[in-house]
Parts: sequence; structure tokens; C-alpha cells
Amino acid sequence: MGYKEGMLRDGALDNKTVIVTGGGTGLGKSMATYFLKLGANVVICSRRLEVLETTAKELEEQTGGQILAIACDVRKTEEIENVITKSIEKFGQVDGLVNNSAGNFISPTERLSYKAVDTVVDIVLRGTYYFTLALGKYWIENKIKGTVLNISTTYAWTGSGWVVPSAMAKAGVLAMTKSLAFEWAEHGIRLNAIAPGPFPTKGAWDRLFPEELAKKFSFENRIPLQRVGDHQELANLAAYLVSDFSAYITGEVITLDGGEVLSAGQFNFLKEVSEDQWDAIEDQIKNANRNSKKSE
Ligand SMILES: CCCCCCCCC/C=C/C(=O)SCCNC(=O)CCNC(=O)[C@H](O)C(C)(C)COP(=O)(O)OP(=O)(O)OC[C@H]1O[C@@H](n2cnc3c(N)ncnc32)[C@H](O)[C@@H]1OP(=O)(O)O
Ligand SMILES: NC(=O)C1=CN([C@@H]2O[C@H](COP(=O)(O)OP(=O)(O)OC[C@H]3O[C@@H](n4cnc5c(N)ncnc54)[C@H](OP(=O)(O)O)[C@@H]3O)[C@@H](O)[C@H]2O)C=CC1
Repeated sequence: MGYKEGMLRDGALDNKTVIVTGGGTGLGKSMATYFLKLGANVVICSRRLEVLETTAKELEEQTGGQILAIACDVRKTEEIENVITKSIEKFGQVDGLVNNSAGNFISPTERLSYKAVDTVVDIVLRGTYYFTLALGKYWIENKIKGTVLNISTTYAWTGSGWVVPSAMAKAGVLAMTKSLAFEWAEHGIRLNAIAPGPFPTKGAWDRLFPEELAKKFSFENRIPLQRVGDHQELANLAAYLVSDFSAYITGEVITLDGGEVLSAGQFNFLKEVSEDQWDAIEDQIKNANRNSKKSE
């Protein structure tokens, strides 16, 4: 048993229908795959229908599960409503939503046009709250205890240069997660988030770690656990958070990053100190302790 294996028991998501935005590629595809294996019906939606349809066919063959692919730009409310209507038509009801769609790229902020900032913020923040609002209204009206899982980032907490629109939008998503978790708890609706560290995907690597950078930097060294994430690790946590096993968790953000975000710790530079140096340092400190006792 290890982190590359599925964690939940068979049938853990039986009788649930979950919408995964951006489910045609990357982490969305990995989550969709695992949800299907656990018995869920899955709806994947994003802008490129041909990508979604290829994924749907592949996953149907791989898992034997039921999957529906629908084109949807999450910036457009009528397209979101169409996804919800079609999902209910096919599967009877919708129980879960994973807001996974995103747009992002590295750039010095002063190089960005107004439209570039809008584009990222609109996909990440507007897309997430439009979809959440549309499903929340449906859940409250139909007394369904739905669950939302938002895929955020660790820099939503810390901030990060060179991805400022994404950081602003992902931080907004966390504020929404916590605020609505309280407000909609009385309807039995839960909202949680995952803040992933680096999980290799083509979409992210092309835009955040292009070859020019990969040649020069090895970011694995910055990660205390010294590796990138495995997609199944994220899928395991996501499945748990959309399942009824997590029924008492709401408004939570779980970081899954091998400790990367902890690198700000003030004394973490001591990683460079050798055993011999520690011997000398310990002597110096103990001497100072003795001296301070003498002068009391
Ligand atoms: C360390 C290890 C890491 C490890 C990884 C760590 C992960 C960090 C956490 C976060 C990860 C992610 O979110 S990863 C998700 C990555 N996946 C994606 O981004 C997939 C979807 N992305 C896209 O489709 C595109 O990249 C995106 C630009 C966002 C949207 O496409 P659109 O077709 O809607 O928009 P476009 O018309 O092309 O562009 C809109 C405007 O943006 C400008 N624009 C586009 N790219 C630009 C660029 N590179 N520099 C400046 N400006 C740019 C254009 O010029 C336009 O402005 P005007 O010129 O004024 O018109
Ligand atoms: N990979 C990583 O290391 C990390 C990823 N994340 C987050 O994980 C999530 C998945 O990213 P990842 O799998 O890496 O990258 P991908 O690029 O594979 O996923 C992004 C998805 O969003 C969809 N999308 C983009 N714009 C829109 C839109 N306007 N409407 C609907 N869907 C849209 C894309 O599909 P299409 O083009 O067809 O619309 C694509 O499937 C994102 O939220 C990202 O921020 C967070 C931290 C780290």
C-alpha cells in the first residue's frame, strides 16, 4: 500500500453525481477517473468539447463508469446552467461540484494588460462563484445536501509574485469557501478546498514552468519531502472531501504540498549547518548560558 493507490473503499461514491470543471485534462481528469472508479456518475465540462469527449471515452472504457461531457466556459452563466440542466436530465440530480477549472501563467505584473488580469480572475474567481451560486440555489430549493470542493493554491495564503492575478483570485476562492461554509451549513451544504503544491500537468507546466525555467531551476529541492505530488494523492483527498466520510468537515482548506509552503520558516536556513558546526554552536550557546548565570 502506498500513496499511488486509491484510498477509499469500493462504492464510496455510489449514487452520487459530481461535476468536475476542467475535467478533461490534468488534475481534473485524475479526480474524475477516481470518482468514476468509486461509483460516482461524473460530468466533465470546459471550453474544448473535443478534449472532453476524448477523455470521456477513455475513462468510460477504463472504469466502466457513467460520464457526461459538456462544453462550458465557466465565465458564462447560461453555459453553467446548461451543464446543470443536462446533468439532472441524465443522472436525476447533482450532488457535488469540484471547481477545478483555472487559467494562469507567469509574467511580471507590469507586463500584463487589463484584459490579461481579467482573463485569469474571471476564469478562477468568477467561474468558481458562478458555478457555486447556480448549484447552491438548486440544492437549497431541492433540499439536497450538496458538497463543493474548490481547488486553490498555497500562494492564496502567502501571496506570490509573478502570478498576481491567480493569487488574488485563488485567495478570493478561499474567502468564499469559508464564508459560504458557514452560511449554507444550515442547508447541509459543505464547502472545502485543497491547496496543492506542484503536481506535474501539461497545462500548468507549459505556463508556469516552461523549458527556459526548467533548464535553470530545480524546484524539487525547495520541497521538504523532496518530490512532486502524485495525482492519485490529490484524487484520494478530493474523493474523501466530496464523499460522506467527510460529513463533519466544512470550510476547511487542506494543503497537499510536501511541506513546500513551510519554507518561509525563519530558521529554516539552518538546514545548511553541518554536524561539526552544530557542535561548535552548542558549545557557544552553553558557554553563554553559564556566563549569564554567573553574572546574576
Ligand atoms: C515552479 C513550479 C511550478 C509548479 C506548479 C505550481 C502550480 C501553481 C498553482 C496554480 C496553477 C494553475 O492555475 S495551473 C492551470 C494552468 N492551466 C491553464 O491556464 C489552462 C487554461 N489557460 C488558458 O487557456 C490561457 O493560458 C489563458 C491566457 C489563461 C486564457 O486563454 P484565453 O484564450 O481566454 O485568453 P487569450 O486571449 O489568449 O489571452 C487573454 C489576455 O491575456 C494575455 N496573455 C496571455 N498569455 C500571456 C503571457 N504569457 N504574458 C502576458 N500576457 C498574456 C493575452 O495577450 C490577452 O491580453 P490582450 O493582449 O490584452 O488581449
Ligand atoms: N498542477 C499543479 O501543480 C497545480 C494546480 N493547481 C490547480 O489545479 C487545477 C487544475 O490545474 P491543472 O490540472 O494543473 O491544469 P490544466 O490546464 O490541465 O487544467 C485547467 C482546466 O481548466 C479548464 N479551463 C480553462 N479555462 C476555462 C474556462 N474559461 N471555462 C471552463 N474551463 C476552463 C481547461 O480546459 P479547457 O481549455 O478545455 O477550457 C483545463 O481542463 C487548477 O485549479 C489549478 O489552479 C493548483 C496548484 C498546483
